[in-house]
Amino acid sequence: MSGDARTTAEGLAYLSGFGNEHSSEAVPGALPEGRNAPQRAPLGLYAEQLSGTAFTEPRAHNRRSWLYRIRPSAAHPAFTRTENGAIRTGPFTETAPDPNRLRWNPLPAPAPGTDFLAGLWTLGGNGDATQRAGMAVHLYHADTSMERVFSDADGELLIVPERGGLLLRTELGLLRAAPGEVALIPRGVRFRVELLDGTARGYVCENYGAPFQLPDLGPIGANGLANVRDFRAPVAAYEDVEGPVEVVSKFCGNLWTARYDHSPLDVVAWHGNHVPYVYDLRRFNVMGTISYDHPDPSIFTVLTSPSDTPGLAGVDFVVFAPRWLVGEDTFRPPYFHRNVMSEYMGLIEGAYDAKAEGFVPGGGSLHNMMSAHGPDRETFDRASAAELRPQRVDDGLAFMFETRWPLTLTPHAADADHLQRAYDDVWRGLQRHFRPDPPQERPV
Ligand SMILES: O=C(O)Cc1cc(O)ccc1O
Ligand SMILES: [Fe+2]
Repeated sequence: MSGDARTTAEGLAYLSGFGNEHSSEAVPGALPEGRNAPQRAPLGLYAEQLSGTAFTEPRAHNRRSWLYRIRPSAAHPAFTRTENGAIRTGPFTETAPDPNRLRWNPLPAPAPGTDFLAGLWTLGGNGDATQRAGMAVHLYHADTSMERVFSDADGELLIVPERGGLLLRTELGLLRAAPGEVALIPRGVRFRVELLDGTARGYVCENYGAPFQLPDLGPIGANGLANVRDFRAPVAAYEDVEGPVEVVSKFCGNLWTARYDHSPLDVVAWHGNHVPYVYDLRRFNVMGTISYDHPDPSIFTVLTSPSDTPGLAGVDFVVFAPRWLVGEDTFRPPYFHRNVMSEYMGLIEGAYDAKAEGFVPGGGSLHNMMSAHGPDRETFDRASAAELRPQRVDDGLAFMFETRWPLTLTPHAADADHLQRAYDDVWRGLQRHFRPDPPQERPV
């Protein structure tokens, strides 16, 4: 399918589709025909399989890729422990899970020389990476391109840039992700993050559980939400570099480093479905009411990591993309609610329709299981009085990582200077409007 590659306006070629079998070769003839592991792979390459699911998982969920590379991944020296920086991993046990509504301002500027990996700052998470269940929420703020190469054995990484474009040099090729786009790096795939705009800031969902997949569409039909063909996978591109390269691996919560004598981004051809993607959130085909009531935000699910219980996600990635609101006799912003699921929300640009102020790009909020939240007072007052004309909501791009388990904070997130300590006040002053009409008779 390398013939399917499209070259986009930004000059990178991509393959189209999510979860399908892609294939690509950077040098003609590098990809074996008709088998995965010929006695001698073409062009003197080594054949290597990288699996993202157990060999025996159902075909519909099975993920693996075959890589044809200059050296096998096995050719490396021992890894030794290195500093974890501000990265933490489930199980999260250092703070008591907090039932309060919490909100943060953006991360402060990084120290000069901070690359994407050093700039990762874990807010919290749930589950246990060694059990391949749960997730972590990280933020990043970096001002320097990575020279080292990173891979995460603990989970896949959904990167949500908020400021600054990223060039992701992965084992399977190059992806560009600007604010408004998201990148998905599968478990174990090595990559390097280069900054296209000097500095970069954003969010990362590290998913320890089943790989993200597109949600079923049920009665919606065969199309809609995130359309399959809008996911872009890279075409093969390799580094033929002999010389020292630092490779960092995250394994069961710790970072380990090794000094390779070559670049491990040396894959000349590949095929499979365990591949990275980039997706433009503005392509999301938003569904909503054309009659009344505010639909539950599950209608905005881009990707879901299913659990063993149907319908109960380890984590859903949800986007609040530009859309029209037309609901009749309807309170149109998000309703007041208490959810069994836990919600971390971030803002990529603009504003979010449930919050008049204080929820800012690069910041985030956490509404853990059963915490009571919804529109702030100003939004409630405004939306209750608004004239219900068709209204376009296009002044912001927000997202949510919604997960089945409450998130426990890291100590540095719980104590952060940029934690908004007066967040509860946004719901202060919600007036009582109860006017029994006609006034209730007092029983005599
Ligand atoms: O703002 C939130 O809390 C997220 C959210 C959005 C929505 O449209 C309905 C419910 C919900 O939790
Ligand atoms: Fe919510």
